[in-house]
Amino acid sequence: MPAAIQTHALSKRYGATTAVASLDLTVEPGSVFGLIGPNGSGKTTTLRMLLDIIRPTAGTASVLGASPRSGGPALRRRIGYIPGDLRLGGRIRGRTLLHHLADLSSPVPPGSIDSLAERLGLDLSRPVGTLSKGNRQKLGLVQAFMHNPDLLILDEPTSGLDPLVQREFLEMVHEARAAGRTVLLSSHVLSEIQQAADMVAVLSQGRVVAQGDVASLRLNNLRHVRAAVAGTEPDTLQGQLERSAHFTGTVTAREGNAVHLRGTLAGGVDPFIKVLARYQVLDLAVEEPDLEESVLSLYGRPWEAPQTEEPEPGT
Ligand SMILES: Nc1ncnc2c1ncn2[C@@H]1O[C@H](COP(=O)(O)OP(=O)(O)OP(=O)(O)O)[C@@H](O)[C@H]1O
Repeated sequence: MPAAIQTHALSKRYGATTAVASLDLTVEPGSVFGLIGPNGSGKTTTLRMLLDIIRPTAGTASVLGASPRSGGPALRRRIGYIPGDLRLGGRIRGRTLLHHLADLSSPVPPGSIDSLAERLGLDLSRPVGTLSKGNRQKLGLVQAFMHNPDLLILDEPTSGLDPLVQREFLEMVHEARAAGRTVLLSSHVLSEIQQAADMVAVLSQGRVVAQGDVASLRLNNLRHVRAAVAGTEPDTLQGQLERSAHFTGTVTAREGNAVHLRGTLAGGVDPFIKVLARYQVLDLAVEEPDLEESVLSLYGRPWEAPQTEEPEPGT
């Protein structure tokens, strides 16, 4: 089966700024593909080129077997899109707006709009201009999913959503995948990509710095930890954690008999928990690092500022 999305050397320059540099992506049909990277790494630019909202400076893209440029409305109807900078306003009610949009998309199954709105907890009777940012985002998600498109292109889809709604969104993505649809999702939130995606490309400065399946990228191994235990000495605990749990950080004695630790685990949490379990655990917090730190720990280089080059004629 041909790829749902295929790009070859896809590039976009804005004057001296290279937003996307020679991107080769293959998104298999029926998969969830995550595009992750820090602000300014080229995620939005890539998605916009796939939708022909902007045109590449160089390279080619194929979306559902067609060129975004020549695919026209027939291609567009097979895609559900939520932009990263969703702007909705005015006095029109949510339900009316969605029905107008449904006239432009592929047929929307009866009840689809209401059932999506109910799942996300969105009140369709409110004027769009009075909705909060999170509720406008929900409206954007309903319009992206309502016609069961073959391809969903979702730019930072959970921005502004509370955790319960984020979970519902992930469920919607899983269901779309189970129904054979393809999802391309951008995010700077690592955990979201890890939960949703089969394959991931990590972008930095418009270039792919890592690509593969989520498990093999091992982006989830780093953890920040804080804990307090009783029944040991700082030096003893520090030694045990460093030897057994890939711990880097500090262990100090504080008030009473509590020993406090704060640091980073480079492996899984299991050896760490097993060391702590030898003592009375008074407090424990395990946190995921941000994307930047995870990728830095893996690839040993920091995210850098967007690259600037001499402008080329015609860019
Ligand atoms: N219209 C534009 N004119 C000039 N530069 C632009 C334009 N759009 C994007 N850029 C630049 O291209 C680079 C990539 O931006 P892009 O919005 O694609 O990144 P992103 O990964 O989506 O970031 P974010 O998460 O902040 O949305 C950035 O350096 C940005 O400043």
